[in-house]
Amino acid sequence: MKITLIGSGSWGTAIAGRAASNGNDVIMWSHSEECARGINEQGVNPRYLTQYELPKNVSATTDIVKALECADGIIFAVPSTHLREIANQAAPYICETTPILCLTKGIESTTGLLMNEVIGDECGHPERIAALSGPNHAEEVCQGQLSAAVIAAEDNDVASFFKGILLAPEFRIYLSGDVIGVEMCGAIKNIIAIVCGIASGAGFGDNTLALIMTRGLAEISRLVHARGGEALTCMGLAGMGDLVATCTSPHSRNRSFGHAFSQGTSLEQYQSQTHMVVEGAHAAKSATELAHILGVDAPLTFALNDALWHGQSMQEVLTNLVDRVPTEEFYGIIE
Ligand SMILES: NC(=O)c1ccc[n+]([C@@H]2O[C@H](COP(=O)([O-])OP(=O)(O)OC[C@H]3O[C@@H](n4cnc5c(N)ncnc54)[C@H](O)[C@@H]3O)[C@@H](O)[C@H]2O)c1
Ligand SMILES: O=P(O)(O)OC[C@H](O)CO
Repeated sequence: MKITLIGSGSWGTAIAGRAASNGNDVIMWSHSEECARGINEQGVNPRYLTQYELPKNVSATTDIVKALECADGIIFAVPSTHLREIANQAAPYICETTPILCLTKGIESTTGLLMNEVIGDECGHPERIAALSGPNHAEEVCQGQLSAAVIAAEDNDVASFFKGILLAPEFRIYLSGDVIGVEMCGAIKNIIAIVCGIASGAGFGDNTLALIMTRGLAEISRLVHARGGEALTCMGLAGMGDLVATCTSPHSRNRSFGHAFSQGTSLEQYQSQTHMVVEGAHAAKSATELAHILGVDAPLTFALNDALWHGQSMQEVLTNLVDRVPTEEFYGIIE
């Protein structure tokens, strides 16, 4: 198969390698000449996962038309803030029956659309779009460390197609029909991971981190349920699995950013130092908008949104959170 991978960050690079290791010819589209040249000439992405040698059947280009020529399957792995613009550029060159897989985790601000929905909006035929999510740090997947992911699609044949492209003994892939649940979990867990990073940076202990993760999972479940997903998805790889991996791992950019933020580093400083996306920061804003529209209580999301985007001090945010009176543990999830 010829697989086009749109994006050349850490996750795009690791997944390009995974697909190519299964014998597929992978062409990566990069917005950066430097990345495309490094991949073609050295077989290494010079900016992301720089120690990882890509299989020989991976090439790269900055020409999106060339990248999409004769694609049997297309994978989007660009940051959420660039996804619409890039899907719009790609759309005229994508055949209407070509299956598409979305790796981006986020919610679009102002529209409240999930990432597969943004691609569907631009490229049409949403039934051929799947989403992959789960506890997957690119740094571990590219080393072949045992990992698992879930691929969700309306059409089981589309999910199975991408399972065939990516499956390996060390990369287990489960299927789901709950695209909304899988996408919502992937977006919101990044918010909770930033809050965990802030708490650990501020000196809170393991009990507090467990409290944030558990109440975070309840918050994710309420949002998933209200957006039309299945609360059970929150117990799976995209929910509980990814929440644990992102809230606890030193690989997580969201958690690391939260830690740095608690020490006075701004989002702009962190992103320009690392050249990496902190999806939870953008999701805090878009999920707050969405929660208000859906009428869902999302205190951790609101608190992070206040701290990141409305200049509220960490002390005020914390006081607002602990001033809340604890109520029923599972309100808003099960009717
Ligand atoms: N890194 C992981 O382990 C991982 C795992 C699962 C999902 N994801 C998700 O995958 C998505 C991509 O993340 P990543 O980790 O690959 O990115 P990254 O943080 O490693 O790299 C940033 C990406 O942004 C791209 N970029 C920067 N400016 C751009 C522009 N103007 N136009 C187009 N692209 C631009 C860069 O080329 C690069 O692809 C995110 O939604 C992330 O949440 C990442
Ligand atoms: O490094 P993060 O925090 O963007 O997390 C990466 C993945 O989403 C983990 O599954």
